Amino acid sequence: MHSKVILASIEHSLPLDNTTTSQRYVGAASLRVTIGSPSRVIPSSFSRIPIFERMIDTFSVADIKSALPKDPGGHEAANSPDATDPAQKGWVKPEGYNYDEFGQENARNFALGFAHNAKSYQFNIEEYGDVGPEVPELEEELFGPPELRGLDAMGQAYETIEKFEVRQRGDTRIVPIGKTFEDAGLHPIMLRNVEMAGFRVVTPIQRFTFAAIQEGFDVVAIAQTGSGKTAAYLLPILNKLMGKAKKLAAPRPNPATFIPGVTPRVLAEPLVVVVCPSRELAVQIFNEARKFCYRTMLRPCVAYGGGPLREQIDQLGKGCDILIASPGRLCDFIGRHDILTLRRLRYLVIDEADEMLHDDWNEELETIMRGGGKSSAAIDQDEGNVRYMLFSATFPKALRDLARTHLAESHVEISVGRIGSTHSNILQKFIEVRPEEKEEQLIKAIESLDPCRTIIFVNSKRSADEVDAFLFNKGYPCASMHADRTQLEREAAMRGLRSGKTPIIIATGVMARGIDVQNIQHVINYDLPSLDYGGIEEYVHRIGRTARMGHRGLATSFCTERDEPMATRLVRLLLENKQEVPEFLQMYMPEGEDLLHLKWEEESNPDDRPADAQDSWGGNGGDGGDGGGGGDTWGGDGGGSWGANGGDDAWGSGAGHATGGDDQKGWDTPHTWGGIEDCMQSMDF
Ligand SMILES: Nc1ncnc2c1ncn2[C@@H]1O[C@H](COP(=O)(O)OP(=O)(O)OP(=O)(O)O)[C@@H](O)[C@H]1O
Repeated sequence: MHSKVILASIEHSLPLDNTTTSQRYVGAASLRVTIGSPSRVIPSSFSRIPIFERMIDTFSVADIKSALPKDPGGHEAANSPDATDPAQKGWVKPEGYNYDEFGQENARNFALGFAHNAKSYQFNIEEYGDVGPEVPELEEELFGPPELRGLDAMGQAYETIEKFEVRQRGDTRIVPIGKTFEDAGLHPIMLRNVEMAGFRVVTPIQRFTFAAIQEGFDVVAIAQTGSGKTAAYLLPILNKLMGKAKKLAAPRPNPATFIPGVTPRVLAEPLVVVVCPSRELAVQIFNEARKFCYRTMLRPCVAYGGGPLREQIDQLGKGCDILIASPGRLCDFIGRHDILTLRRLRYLVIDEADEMLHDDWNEELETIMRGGGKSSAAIDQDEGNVRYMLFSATFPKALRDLARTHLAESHVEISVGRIGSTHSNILQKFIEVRPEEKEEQLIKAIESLDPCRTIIFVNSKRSADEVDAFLFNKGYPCASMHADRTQLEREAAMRGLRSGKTPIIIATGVMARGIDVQNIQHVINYDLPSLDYGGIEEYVHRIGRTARMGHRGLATSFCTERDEPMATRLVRLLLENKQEVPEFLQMYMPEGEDLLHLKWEEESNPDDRPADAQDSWGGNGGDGGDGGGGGDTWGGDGGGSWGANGGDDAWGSGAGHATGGDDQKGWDTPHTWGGIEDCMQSMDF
């Protein structure tokens, strides 16, 4: 029985225990509603937000349609503007989850559904050297059908990513590789894998990290969301290991003669460990690694919480060269000396490094950096053998300083554009709402675009369930994702998003970072992150789920009075990307001369800016960068409420960058936007 409930109607009957909402759904049989006829109370004189209406009129919706299955629920009246039923507007029919199936007690029945069991390449190691033969079936699973490979890999607005200036800090100046993968000196098999993945051009961050990793440096790399950071570490690292796997890797059973349950397991001794803050991200990086390891001897594995321990141990026991892991499960395995050792480790990558360096992860990170050994200084092996890599799109300075304590003195720091910046391919739209108006505005926001993959962010698990139930009962194909969901539910939700079966996901911060799903056209901040919890960095990561790798997308955020502390920073991001500042945020705009001479901090957080504004950054290509220039800062956060004149923003007034100018040193303005109209015209929906 597939079902969800109208949450409003059960609010008073929710049990006061700590069972998850999904469990409550199972028990609340009497409150279930029929999926086929969701009750819907949208006024017929439904008014759209004019800006979106124009967007729909102006842009082709072919891409959006392609996000969804061919037959959107079999409704012929798809996309009818007057329809009030989402299915008539082209959304696929909603399907409820059978929560009984997803219950952990039945999890083993669905074991094959767990991502850690996904097939990796393996071959008879007695018959072949470092490279094995083609396996067409697996090739298709990993890279898709040949005729579709590379289609849509880069969006029409890729030039935006290209135009940011790359800056580096460190004693050694890295000379980037060229723009093609042939310039990267890749092993022929790796090059072939990259081609099959559809990659044609090396992105700016990749150009620098390829060179830095090839030369053997520890690296801190910071670049905008969706700019290819995963491949920026995976490819050069794997390439370095190609040809050396036989020498460096631990012995493992021959896959050709392996008999499950009979062949003894080996101790996993990975050469590479990638740590990242969420299970979904671990799975995603694992899938990327499976592609690049195709036909190589390098065997990737993934370990993350929520999945059956035994199965992950079995996978590790077949041998593991590249381990991608969430921190909790990794520490668990590090503690079990018969399962995992880091003594062969050569590369430790911390993805979303600023998140990982937060206090919440202190203990785990310490254990990981120690590698389970007794010394707190280094991994359980000869010092100097391990190269450390830290990657993120945001990286507050305090955390970068902390990060440096883990790296070799000779490390290089590479940043593309301003640290913590976003890019103009995301159209950012803010709507002032009262809390009680959010549901109505949500429908408007969703319907402002034709059906497309959409992520709706909320700030609590309970809100995620409520919004999920609200939309589902309005007939939208949605699912929710948060920490209380079982792992199978989480993986099913991700699959539903990728396949287009449930193109709307309501999520807490678990999906804010790193998640890469093609064609997410719309991110909605139903709740904005608060300044104290996630802040502007979380906002940048959330909206970065759309407009990836040169595609364009829309980010709609609801602002209530409670979000006022974020206002100054949000306005700053809008201005930086030459986007319209809505009326209700105008009071946070700089005025007069300040507006003419805007200046942005180097750091994602203005409070991080050094008092003297001097540093050792060097611009790419020898122009020396601008180092942040004069001493003006973006100010504190007003302190007033919406509608009052904050008036105390300390906007920069020094010799900074002119709005709309395109010749700033250290800053790059790829387009001269003429305001929101131009921005809309350029969206390639
Ligand atoms: N050179 C390339 N050409 C085409 N596509 C690429 C290239 N490099 C990476 N990609 C693809 O671009 C997408 C975004 O890459 P990735 O997820 O690594 O971004 P990211 O910078 O890590 O983003 P985030 O900051 O959100 O984690 C992925 O689908 C990836 O496979």
